[in-house]
Amino acid sequence: KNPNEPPLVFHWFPVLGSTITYGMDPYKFFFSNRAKRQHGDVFTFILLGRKMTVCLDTKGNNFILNGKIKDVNAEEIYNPLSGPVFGKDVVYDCPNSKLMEQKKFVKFGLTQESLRSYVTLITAEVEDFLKRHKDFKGQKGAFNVPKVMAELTIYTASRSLQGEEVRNMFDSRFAALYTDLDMGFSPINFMLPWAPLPHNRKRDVARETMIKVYGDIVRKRRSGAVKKESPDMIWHLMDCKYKDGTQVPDHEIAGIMIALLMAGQHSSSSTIAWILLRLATKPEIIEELLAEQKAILGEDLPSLTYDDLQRLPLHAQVVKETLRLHAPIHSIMRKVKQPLVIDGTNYTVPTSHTLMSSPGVSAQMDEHFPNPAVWDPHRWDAGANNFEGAEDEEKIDYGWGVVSKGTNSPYLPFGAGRHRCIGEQFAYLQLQTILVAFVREFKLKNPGGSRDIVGTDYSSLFSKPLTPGIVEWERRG
Ligand code: HEM
Ligand SMILES: N#Cc1ccc(COc2ccc(/C=C/c3ccc(C(F)(F)[C@](O)(Cn4cnnn4)c4ccc(F)cc4F)nc3)cc2)cc1
Repeated sequence: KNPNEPPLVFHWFPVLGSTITYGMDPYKFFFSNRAKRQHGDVFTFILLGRKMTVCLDTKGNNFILNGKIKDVNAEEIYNPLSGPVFGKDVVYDCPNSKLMEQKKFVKFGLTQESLRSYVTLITAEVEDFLKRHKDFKGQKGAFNVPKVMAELTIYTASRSLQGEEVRNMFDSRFAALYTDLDMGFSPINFMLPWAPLPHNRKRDVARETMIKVYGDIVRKRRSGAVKKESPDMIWHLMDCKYKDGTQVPDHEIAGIMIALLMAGQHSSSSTIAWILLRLATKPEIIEELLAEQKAILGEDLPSLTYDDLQRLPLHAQVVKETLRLHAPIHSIMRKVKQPLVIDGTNYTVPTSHTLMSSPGVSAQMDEHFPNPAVWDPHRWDAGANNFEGAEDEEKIDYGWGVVSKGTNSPYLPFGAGRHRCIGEQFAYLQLQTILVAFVREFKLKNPGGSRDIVGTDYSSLFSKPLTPGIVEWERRG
């Protein structure tokens, strides 16, 4: 063992290594290993034959997420998984400089005007969904939160970001295509992407079909046959040009839209499900949210606007606290491009290792958050002695807008650095709009008034609540 390499987590079998213990519960694995004296915040473990070097807590987050492009690389790790799902020449199937331009297009497509329209469109979708859905007939009942939220999220995201044509297709063929494509988005494909398994055939057929569908939408709109009803991302991408002056080709518009669909769907449906499941354990907070709406928007609860969302602090804190305990992405990975000395240690990580960051660990450390396991949106109350993110944080622009480097932040559910999320604003808008509508319509509680929360399913790429997660609802008078 090279003395300069981080300590290796003990394991019985080569290749399999720590895969099962990590895969079953990554956080439990990280916390138990960092507690070992000989480990600390930097250690290596075997994941399906790969050496994963983990760097935890704020220094670890900063070291990996703000790593220099010459030292760490995302696309080499992610593309075998995301390429066959998103399609050619987009996101990780292109040089990082091109991804930075694609992120700029999307970020700049989320204008105030489009975000305003999204609040109205999403509210309409939620109200229509609650009128039509079989689980919400009558005065009271129960529903399986993860399953129902997955349906609701896809309708609200497609109607706003994707646009009317895509939304209408989800009532028919698109749902099956999405399911087939989604099967390609699984950890098996991370480790063995080339496997000619039947689910990969269905993924490829679904991807090619969806790329054609998006191509038809773009061509029809270009021909002038379709009027611009609402400012969706497809219209915006049709007008974008790369730095070298070239337009975004149709297949790249399709690939970016598929990437946004997958990103948004998995992250938002998991998060809104956790929000409702957590609220059902503390129904008193639902009543506080209703009181906040009445106090700030008016007793008669007028239709929600984008400006209203900025004035509902407790709603934002419910989302923020849920993401602290339930970040959809529990592990972020980077390829090591040249031997790297880890900040604050005398360890050198060789290029045969993959770096792994888990910002969720620092978000659950009692050094940063008192009683970390308690879901308490009030811990973020203005002035409460908690981490608010130092205002004077270093800022940086990778070509798609100024972001804080998040250098010392223990709370990074959206990542940091050049690969940081650009969907945060849309995600908050979608989550808060759905939350506002549910709070107005229903009282929620766990069966039998239990204060327990379901476990987490870490088996797919995004951590999400185990299903079923049943919650009882009662329509407000
Ligand atoms: C609660 C919601 C969300 C969470 C917690 C989340 C989290 C993240 C994280 C942790 C990263 C960094 C990944 C890495 O460093 O490897 C990321 C990147 C990204 N996310 Fe999100 N995301 C969310 C919603 C969205 C939505 C709605 C979209 C699109 C509309 C989106 C699009 C992206 C994109 C384009 C990147 C950049 C990837 C890169 O530069 O490599 N995300 N997100
Ligand atoms: N036995 C066993 C056994 C072993 C191991 C395991 C589990 O092991 C692991 C290890 C690592 C990971 C990493 C998660 C990961 C990373 C990248 C992405 C992404 F790229 F896809 C994304 O960031 C997603 N995203 C961004 N914002 N919202 N979504 C994205 C970016 C841009 C884009 F445009 C669209 C996107 F959607 N997605 C997910 C997950 C599970 C289970 C079982």
